[in-house]
Amino acid sequence: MSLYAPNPFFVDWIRQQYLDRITEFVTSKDESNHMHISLHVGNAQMEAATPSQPATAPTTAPATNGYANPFQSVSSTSRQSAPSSSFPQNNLNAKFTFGNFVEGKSNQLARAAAEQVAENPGISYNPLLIYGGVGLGKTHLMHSVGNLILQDKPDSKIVYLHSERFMANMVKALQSNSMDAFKNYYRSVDALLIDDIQFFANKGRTQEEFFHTFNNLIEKNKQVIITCDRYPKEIEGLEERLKSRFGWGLTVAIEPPDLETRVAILMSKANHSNIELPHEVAFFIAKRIRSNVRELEGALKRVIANAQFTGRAITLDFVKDALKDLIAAQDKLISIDNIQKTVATYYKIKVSDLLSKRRSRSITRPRQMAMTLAKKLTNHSLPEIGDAFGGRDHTTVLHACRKIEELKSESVDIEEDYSNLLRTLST
Ligand SMILES: Nc1ncnc2c1ncn2[C@@H]1O[C@H](COP(=O)(O)OP(=O)(O)OP(=O)(O)O)[C@@H](O)[C@H]1O
Repeated sequence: MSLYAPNPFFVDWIRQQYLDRITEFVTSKDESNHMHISLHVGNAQMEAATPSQPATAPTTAPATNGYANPFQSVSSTSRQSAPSSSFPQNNLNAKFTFGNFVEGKSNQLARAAAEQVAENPGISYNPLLIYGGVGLGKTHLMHSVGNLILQDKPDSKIVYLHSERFMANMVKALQSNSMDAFKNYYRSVDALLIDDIQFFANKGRTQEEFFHTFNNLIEKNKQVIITCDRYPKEIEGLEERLKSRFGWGLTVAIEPPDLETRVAILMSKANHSNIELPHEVAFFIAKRIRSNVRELEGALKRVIANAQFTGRAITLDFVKDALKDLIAAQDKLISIDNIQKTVATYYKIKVSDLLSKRRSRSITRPRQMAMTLAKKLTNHSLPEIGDAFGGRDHTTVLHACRKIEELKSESVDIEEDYSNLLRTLST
């Protein structure tokens, strides 16, 4: 049996995603006969009449209510009247919702903005840009928006994709002369959710294409949501015109969660897995695993798996043992040493300057910043931190922490330095 699709994308896509299922389905109708199905570019009637004519839309193409993705990276509703109910596949992860996103100081703004966008897509903030280090919930929030829009308006065409996928699809389209289909597809959506935009850096052609898609969607009041692992203006190799357009809507940061939020996330995840997690255990894990939520989740999964495997109760001692290598790795990662090196590199000074007695502003500020970060990110006491900074007194460390706190609220530069360093050290 021959099936026809309008272009090589469809052929590839159907071969990879559906051919087995189609074969199985057709064979199940006539079990005596294993049907061989071949896929071609073209159209059945045309093929029969004049095989050499250019392909047009096939009569046998899947019914897709107009937005099947020939580029294999779609997200949209699954409400299809197509041969297969999962046509096209839905890239929105239904598990990522606002309901299971734990709110804390570090993500409050991003979450509120995302909720606003989900309630008024294309109207409130367009584009919405969420940035922050890895594993902090950007993708989760993005999917939550998509899922909520779909819940309210199931017919909406939502496309979620990673920016590398956008690029790969564009390259495929270029290779097979299908740029029109590519453009039409991405410009026909109600919301485009595009993850990790930093991957566009130095990809001129992709940026060009995205630029036009972006403009087209924004002009039509279609929602665009973008995530990025850093403040977009910091991305080298990203065109200025894109950077400036990203700022048209709202740009919000997600910071690493504070201790209380980490505990709340653990409790919530454990609760969803029907696991009773003693509070002191959640507190212990949250205190030791600080880098990001993905790591936190990983640690909890490991604890749960170990407990189920060994049949032991989740006590503090059990968890200390189950996570000992992870904790050792974390401790190594955020050592005072590491903080000093990172801060020195950031401010382009030497580590020895941080430890020295020099008191010029260009050294004092970075030193205070490094002390503050050491207090925040390690378990060391004030005297231990003072010691590590050339044998200073604990009151100096305390003063440094207060000073930076004060400066952060007065100076955007200091606030930005602090956030940048925190992000670098926490990821
Ligand atoms: N506030 C939160 N509440 C509940 N779960 C969270 C929260 N933040 C992150 N997570 C979970 O942590 C994991 C990582 O989150 P996510 O993939 O959204 O991170 P990300 O910021 O997009 O990272 P990356 O930059 O690596 O793509 C996911 O399983 C997500 O559900």
